[in-house]
Amino acid sequence: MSEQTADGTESVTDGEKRGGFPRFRHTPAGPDFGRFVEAMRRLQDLAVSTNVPDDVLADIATQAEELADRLTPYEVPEGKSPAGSNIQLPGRGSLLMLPWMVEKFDTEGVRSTGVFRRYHLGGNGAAHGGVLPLLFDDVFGMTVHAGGRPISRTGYLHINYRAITPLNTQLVIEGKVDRVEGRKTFVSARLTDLDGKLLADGEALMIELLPGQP
Ligand SMILES: CCCCCCCC(=O)SCCNC(=O)CCNC(=O)[C@H](O)C(C)(C)COP(=O)(O)OP(=O)(O)OC[C@H]1O[C@@H](n2cnc3c(N)ncnc32)[C@H](O)[C@@H]1OP(=O)(O)O
Repeated sequence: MSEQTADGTESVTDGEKRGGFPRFRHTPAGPDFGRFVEAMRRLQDLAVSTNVPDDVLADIATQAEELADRLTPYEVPEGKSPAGSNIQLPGRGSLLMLPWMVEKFDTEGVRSTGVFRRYHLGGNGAAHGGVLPLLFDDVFGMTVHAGGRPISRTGYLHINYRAITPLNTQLVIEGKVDRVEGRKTFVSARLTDLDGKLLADGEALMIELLPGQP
């Protein structure tokens, strides 16, 4: 059971297996939202890959501050932005997520494809080790959801780095539910290139939230 609240979310009572999570309404992305996010991603890539002369940078910094000032009046609470819930966009429209596209989402598992970009550089041309857990954790969250399991949080996440993960190369990750034990869903995933070369694999324990757990 749930009831509508004034801010458009639904508060959840103990009968639903969502812990203390409100049930957000989907916020559709408008026609220019995907373009906006991609432009922001380009800026992120350039912010970590340019060496701009001071006089030029002063002007660019002012422009960046002006852009932020233009966006600020439109800030909304969690669940009210199109970022994160628009599965037709790379990274579901969230700048935090890797710009990958979900290609399969069903009870058998989740498959997502995409590239690590310059923004994700670690060292010597390879993806930063810290962005792989982000990709895996997000895929595990979707895998639990696609598998029809209740809303859950990551208890642990283990990644094995099997080979250097290249930038700007189309890759694929596939996640699946391995087994369920009460509140616990054990999931695993493999990250490969398009020739099937294993780059990383991982497993996680996703724990169903109890009523009221945030
Ligand atoms: C849309 C929103 C959700 C999307 C999910 C996206 C994934 C995420 O990134 S979530 C963010 C990262 N994770 C977190 O912040 C979680 C923080 N931790 C917590 O909130 C709590 O520890 C929580 C809710 C997971 C579990 O707490 P609690 O309900 O007290 O569980 P607890 O009773 O200790 O453990 C339940 C079972 O899991 C087991 N368990 C818990 N943690 C671990 C662990 N790290 N390793 C092994 N087993 C564990 C326990 O042993 C127990 O097993 P059993 O039932 O067999 O005795």
